[in-house]
Amino acid sequence: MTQTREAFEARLRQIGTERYHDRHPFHHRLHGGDCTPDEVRAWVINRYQYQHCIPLKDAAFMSRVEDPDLRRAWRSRIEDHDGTDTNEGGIRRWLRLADAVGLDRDYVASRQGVLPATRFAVEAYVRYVRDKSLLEAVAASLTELFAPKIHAGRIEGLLKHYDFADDSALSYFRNRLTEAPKDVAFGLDWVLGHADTAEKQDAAANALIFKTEVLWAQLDALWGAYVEGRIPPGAWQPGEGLASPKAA
Ligand SMILES: O=C(O)c1cc(C(=O)O)c2c(n1)C(=O)C(=O)c1cc(C(=O)O)[nH]c1-2
Repeated sequence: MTQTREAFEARLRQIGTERYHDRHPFHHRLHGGDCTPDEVRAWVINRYQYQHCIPLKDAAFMSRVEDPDLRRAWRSRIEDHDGTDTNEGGIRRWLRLADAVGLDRDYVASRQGVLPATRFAVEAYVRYVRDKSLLEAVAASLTELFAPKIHAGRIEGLLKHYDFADDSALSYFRNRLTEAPKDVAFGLDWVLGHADTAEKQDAAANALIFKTEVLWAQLDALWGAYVEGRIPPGAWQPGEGLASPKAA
């Protein structure tokens, strides 16, 4: 049976409560100050793969949208990450974080050493958005409903526990605090308006679940490799990719 708008929204939010990656032990370790410097570096390197692919995902989405009003609403997402003449953009802000933790930003941007599971998970998200319905593609982005809370907690936890953390290093997250809510308000309204049958509601809910799995899988990979020490062949090894002292 088709759910009311309110009940369907509650169902989507419940998925976040149960499955969002704020519950992952790696995040607890990171935000609680328990990560070693190399674990933080591994997170910065691997998460860059996500940053790299988000604009590809949004461009793939826009290439399929025939409604100019929807493209107009969506295109700021690409600018938020890639930047404009007046906005540095999220990708460069992420590289400031790379600098702060002592990594060579060219190494990070090269995406050499990214864990295989991270690569596969992030590529699966780009493909999903390319191949599934527009409704599923927009619904998959709704994990951002839950992101401001984790970004705020991360800013607080990193500032409290790590010497590298300062306003410049964490500027990526501070910017997302204002960028994400506008995107997600639009995306949520769009999904609630377009998921007007039980089948579409199920498809949208499953898209959101899929996306929580994309996020969770990346942190599982990080934990296995760098907390438990099973680094896959070819992945970043501590000591690699460091900035020269002058640049650090
Ligand atoms: O740090 C995080 O936990 C987190 C999560 C997510 C997310 O939920 O997908 C995004 C971001 N950050 C983020 O910074 C971001 O720009 C972003 C874009 C998207 C998306 O699906 O389009 N998710 C996320």
